[in-house]
Amino acid sequence: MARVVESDSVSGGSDVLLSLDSIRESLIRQEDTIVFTLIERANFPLNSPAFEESLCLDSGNSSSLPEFFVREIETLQAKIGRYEDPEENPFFLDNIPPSVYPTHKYPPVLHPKALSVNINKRIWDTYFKEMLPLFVKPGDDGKYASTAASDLACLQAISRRIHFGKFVAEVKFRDAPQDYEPAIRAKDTEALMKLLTFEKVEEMVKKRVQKKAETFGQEVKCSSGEESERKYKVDPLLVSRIYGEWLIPLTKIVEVEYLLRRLD
Ligand SMILES: C=C(O[C@@H]1C=C(C(=O)O)C=C[C@H]1O)C(=O)O
Repeated sequence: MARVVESDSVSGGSDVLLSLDSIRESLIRQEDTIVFTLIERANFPLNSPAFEESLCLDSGNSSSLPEFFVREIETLQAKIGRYEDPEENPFFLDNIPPSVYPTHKYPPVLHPKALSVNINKRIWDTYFKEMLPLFVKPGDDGKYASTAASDLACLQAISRRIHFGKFVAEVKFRDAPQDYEPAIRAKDTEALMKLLTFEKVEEMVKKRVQKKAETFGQEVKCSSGEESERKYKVDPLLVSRIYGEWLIPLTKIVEVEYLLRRLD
């Protein structure tokens, strides 16, 4: 019988069993979400006026459409407790109201300083300036509202993955405090980067996301005899490149940032 993986969360259950294997399983499950959100975003062209032009949208404040949209959605999501979850990190920290809904009590898995590790500003700039122009077609179809909803899905999935580095770092630290503590005390980021890096795992991640993009993004044909050149909704090599150039390096930056605060 097929095994159904129910959740990609590692911090929600009452009995949190944190291991590098469970964290990696979660990152593998998150790949599905990321690949699907990129495929969905590729339905629309770049639509750059939406994020390049700022308008007076919000009681005198000027912002781009995605900024306005993400701010508003984050406010709403915060009110039902999204950011009580240590796996979620807002893009607009100044904007986060407390939850009005009785929220789940997340067991404290991470060091309290984890809250101060947030690289979403960098993720935002990288997404709009570097990643997006790579995997969507140039052009403007005017569907800015749907495009902004698609950008939000990509940004949240990518941000969650990258900030998962906090959990990865916590497990690696607990597994070998004797190796990490001297480097943390010496604030030796290079040594920390070396300790936490597993090149073989990274190579596997890049190969696997390429395969997922081939599988999820292929044109599906029903009748036989239609074997022609395979077409993909997003170039699978680009998905692998997005992981190799941005998602993995930024995850490792989060890991280092978290570790530097781990003994505070
Ligand atoms: C996430 C991990 O840490 C590092 C980052 C990786 C990634 O972002 O996929 C993979 C391997 C490590 O170099 C891990 O060890 O699983």
